[in-house]
Amino acid sequence: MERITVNRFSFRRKGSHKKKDEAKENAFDFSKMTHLSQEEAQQIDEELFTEYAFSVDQLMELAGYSCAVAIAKTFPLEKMTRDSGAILVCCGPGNNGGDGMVAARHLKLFGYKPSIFYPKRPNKPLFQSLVKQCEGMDMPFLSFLPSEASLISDSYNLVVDALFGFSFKGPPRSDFASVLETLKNVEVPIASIDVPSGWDVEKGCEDGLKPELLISLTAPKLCAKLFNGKTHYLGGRFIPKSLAQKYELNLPPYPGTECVVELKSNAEINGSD
Ligand SMILES: NC(=O)C1=CN([C@@H]2O[C@H](COP(=O)(O)OP(=O)(O)OC[C@H]3O[C@@H](n4cnc5c(N)ncnc54)[C@H](OP(=O)(O)O)[C@@H]3O)[C@@H](O)[C@H]2O)[C@H](O)CC1
Ligand SMILES: [K+]
Repeated sequence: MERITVNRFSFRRKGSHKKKDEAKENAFDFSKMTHLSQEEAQQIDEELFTEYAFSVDQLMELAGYSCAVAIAKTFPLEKMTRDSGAILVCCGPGNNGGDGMVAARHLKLFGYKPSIFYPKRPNKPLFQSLVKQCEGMDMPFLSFLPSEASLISDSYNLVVDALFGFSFKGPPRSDFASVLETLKNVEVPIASIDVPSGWDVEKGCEDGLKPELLISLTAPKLCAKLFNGKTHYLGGRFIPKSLAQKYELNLPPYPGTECVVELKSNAEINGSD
């Protein structure tokens, strides 16, 4: 490794870190990547709060931020054609919905124009604050989701699906069944946070949503093996090494200081591309 010495300090020459990260990524065997069961995902989540004393809003901020970054990398603002970057963020009643509002806030700061659909709001300070932050940043909240998918496709460039994550147990109950049916018919791309909503966390859902982008948080869940969209990112760079070792998480390294790492598509992993 090339080193430069300035006074008594020694530095790696610029670029050598990048090359090392790229080499590590290239060496990663995606066919052996970890996919978590629903129970494992919930256990890791629980341990982060109990054993490592993280708070929900800390992790949600990192998770939501990484989703915003993955979305901006996949769907650049300058390529959006409808209403200078209008996007619709659909948020569910749990923490997946919270990630959605955090992502909306960061996307707004990146220059996008998010509108939020948040039909079932828990009566908890964390979620009330997230709503207030989004309202304070001039993001409109829809009072209902148009049942005609074409109205959504005409108005927005992208739908962010933050309805359900790793705690979803199907089938979807009545209040969200119609929302999911509408989203299945939209013609603009869908970006799903952690799990495509309505999918069984382990077994997926053959006739469910078909997102173009999936952002898996912490580690892909088992259903991600059935994801056939174009782009798959891993985000939520907050897992301590000891926890990763305990759960034997085998995941590609994040490049440098990035908060997301792109994963190979299943077609590439299975050699059918
Ligand atoms: N460690 C991490 O990776 C972190 C991930 N985060 C994000 O959190 C979600 C998981 O959040 P959680 O609150 O546990 O659960 P969900 O958001 O997936 O959903 C729970 C709510 O969904 C309701 N639900 C469940 N099944 C159904 C159904 N069939 N029909 C309708 N509604 C359903 C459930 O209602 P209950 O009445 O059953 O309680 C809940 O209201 C994870 O995926 C990440 O996105 C964290 O932000 C940070 C750490
Ligand atoms: K989701």
